[in-house]
Amino acid sequence: MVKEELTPMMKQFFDLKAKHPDALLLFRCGDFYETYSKDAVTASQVLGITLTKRSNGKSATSAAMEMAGFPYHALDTYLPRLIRAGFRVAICDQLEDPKLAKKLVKRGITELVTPGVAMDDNVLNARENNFLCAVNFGKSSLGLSLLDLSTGEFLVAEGLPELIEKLIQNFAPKEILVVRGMRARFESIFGSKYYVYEVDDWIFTEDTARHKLLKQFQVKTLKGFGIDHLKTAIVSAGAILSYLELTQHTHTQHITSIRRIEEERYVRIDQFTARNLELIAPMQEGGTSLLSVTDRTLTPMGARQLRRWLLFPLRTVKDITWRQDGVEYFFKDPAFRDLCEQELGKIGDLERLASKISTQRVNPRELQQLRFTLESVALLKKACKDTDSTPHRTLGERMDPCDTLRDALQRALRLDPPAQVAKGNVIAAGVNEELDELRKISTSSKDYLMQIQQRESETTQIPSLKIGYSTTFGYYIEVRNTYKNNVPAEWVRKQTLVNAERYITQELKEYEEKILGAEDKILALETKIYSELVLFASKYIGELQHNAAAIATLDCLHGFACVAQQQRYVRPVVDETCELDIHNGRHPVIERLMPPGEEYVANDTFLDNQKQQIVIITGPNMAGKSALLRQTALIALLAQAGSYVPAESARIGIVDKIFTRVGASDNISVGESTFMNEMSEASNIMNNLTDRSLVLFDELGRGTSTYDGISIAWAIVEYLHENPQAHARTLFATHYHELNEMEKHFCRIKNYNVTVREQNGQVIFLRKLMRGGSEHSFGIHVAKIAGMPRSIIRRAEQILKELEANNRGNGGINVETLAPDATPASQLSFFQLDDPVLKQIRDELLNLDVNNLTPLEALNKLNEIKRILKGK
Ligand SMILES: Nc1ncnc2c1ncn2[C@@H]1O[C@H](COP(=O)(O)OP(=O)(O)OP(=O)(O)O)[C@@H](O)[C@H]1O
Repeated sequence: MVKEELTPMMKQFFDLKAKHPDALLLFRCGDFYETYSKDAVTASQVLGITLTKRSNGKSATSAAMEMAGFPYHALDTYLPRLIRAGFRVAICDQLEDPKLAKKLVKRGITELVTPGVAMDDNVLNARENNFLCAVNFGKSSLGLSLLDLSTGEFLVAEGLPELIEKLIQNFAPKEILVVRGMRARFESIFGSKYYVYEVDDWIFTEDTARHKLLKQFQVKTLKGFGIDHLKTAIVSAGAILSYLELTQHTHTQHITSIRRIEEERYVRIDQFTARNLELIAPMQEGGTSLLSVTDRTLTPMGARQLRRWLLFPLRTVKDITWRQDGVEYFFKDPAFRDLCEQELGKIGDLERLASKISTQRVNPRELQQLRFTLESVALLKKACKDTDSTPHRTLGERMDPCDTLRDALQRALRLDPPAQVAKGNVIAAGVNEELDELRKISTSSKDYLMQIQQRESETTQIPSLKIGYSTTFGYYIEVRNTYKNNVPAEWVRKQTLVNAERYITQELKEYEEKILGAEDKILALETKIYSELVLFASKYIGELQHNAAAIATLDCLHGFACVAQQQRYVRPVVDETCELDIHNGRHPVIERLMPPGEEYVANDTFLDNQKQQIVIITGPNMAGKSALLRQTALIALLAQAGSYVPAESARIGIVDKIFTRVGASDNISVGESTFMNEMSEASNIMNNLTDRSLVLFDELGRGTSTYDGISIAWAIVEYLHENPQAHARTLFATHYHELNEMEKHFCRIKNYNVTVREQNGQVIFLRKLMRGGSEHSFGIHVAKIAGMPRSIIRRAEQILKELEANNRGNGGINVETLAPDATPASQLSFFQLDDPVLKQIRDELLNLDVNNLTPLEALNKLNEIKRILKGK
């Protein structure tokens, strides 16, 4: 349709839509948010709202356009659903009071909500961060920045794609910004599973970026943040700030600083390892992650921090000991522990509250919650400072109960305010004289109306006379028909009911104006006082954020203590040695999932880089090799996160990197790890090892033929042993018993096996790690208990016997002996040249010139060959 034909409102709609073509536009119309055209079709599908059609032009013949809408107050319900479904939503509001507008109401986009910049509680998950990310492709490195608008946390990093990939994986941003045209490059490196959004290239320039950052933090240089030299990363950080502006997120007071992600402070865990160890999410739906069994946090900030602690374990003994001391103190002082448990439980999401104050989205109930939170902070601060534990005293020092703010909130707010200011009754009595006065008028109105009612009833002699209120014509007097004749002449009849009439009087009209005027004034005054209160609170954003950080740490330490007590974890010794000495260690997740009556079998593990650098673990299928490997890594990881560990005792010589690789076929369901991948990842490990690394190989090489697999596995183990740069501690689980040979030739390689016992043809899994190699795999037994048909099992046993016999005889496997009717000794090979008949046939065939053979000649040849064979 030609634009001129459109109604003015539709023209307004299309103009706004043109500014945000890729966003779904919610267009405020009176009490509704409407969507039109394609947006309406989408909205009706995603939200399940009714799709209708209306004419959008001036003339009667104008084409009909789809539309679908919902009441404005249902925005909180519908907006999150659109965002979760992956849409960008532009919210268009009325910018003036429609009653006052002379012509078309002025409208404008007030917010562009995208997956990465959502602030709404219904979109956000309290226990997870919601990061917006920007990736800048520099000449020699990549720059990355991450912002959680809902908490104000702002991070940057710069490095090779490998590092950036790991960070993206760990921080799991909801939206990633790249410069226009770079999506394909991004996806070629990081895959296509992320929500990537392309922005104009001016956003990704250094000048713009620096300018934005300096302005945001009101500083002259970025040196104070330690990021001045990270040029590529700075560009990405600036891009994020520009994007906030583009999406109308202009209240960013809570973004007070920016931090470099100090990679070198943390254990390097690549993305494969994080996934394979199921740190945050289980690999299979319905599974259990390390996070879920260690999370006893009581606050949302603590929950978010715990994720970080597990994904980024520490590398320095001092930092780890600090956390361990913090956990240990809870055991020494039960009263302190009880107090923490009680007060932490009362604290809400202080971090996100601070952001809501900054963005002026905080509601009265949340502000009241802030007051109670600050009361808890005051108690916790005092309790922490009174301990003789350094970590807790430090945390206590960092807390600030913001007494003045707390008092102001206590004085200003009613004890149980509504969630919306518009509902009134937010501000307490005694805060503002005018407000108190107006309230008096409003509340005394009932008494006053009663007085009028009584007086009129007496003067008119109408006993059943009643005063009521209706939105259409305000206060009225209702008189039953029986007394109609008593009504004074000056009353004005307004409505006739079946049994009664309703009238208004001059006096009632005047009073109505006074009451309703008072109510409007009350609302305006309450809104004003409330806004001032929010503005006052916004001065404390820095303090609130510090409190949030200290509370998060206290919460995590407390949570670790709870898990330690419930699960019988012990405090590990973490030191600078290169040893790993775990006594009766357990798998933190599997032990929680044991069927009733069964106990997880604890095991010892020892690794160092002098005597026992590489442990080759053999053992039957299902014996528990993988579990042992993973439990070792998880114990080291928990220890360096500052937690206690599931063991009787443990000494962990600091680990700087954890690598795990699982044989290709284990991962085929994930669709990622082909044998090629497995090898390239293994070579990546080989190039990045240090003396402090911990390497776990689970059936490496099994994605190829047995001989290839053994050869590769052997060569890799040999390299790990012989590598002059690094003697990385290694656990190598394998079904290749041939690798047990290595112990004889390499001094730091030791064989272990996870034991089983055979009893009356049954295999009993003992799950104990013992010194020495093992011979069998018992794969057939596993097939049997998995319900494989008996006939297959019997045949497999027969084949196994044959293969083993062959293998023992000449060291090679001759599969021909497995043919069902084969009698190995009498088998003939077609090309056994000492057989004269076959020799003759072979010669006949080789002499044939197939290209010059007619079909008839070919048939004759076949006949001839048949004859030779028959003659035999
Ligand atoms: N120490 C243990 N105590 C009790 N149960 C265990 C123990 N270790 C493993 N299990 C149980 O045995 C199952 C098999 O263990 P795991 O996968 O580690 O065996 P595996 O030797 O690696 O087998 P495969 O060679 O077939 O991969 C686990 O899922 C777990 O339930």
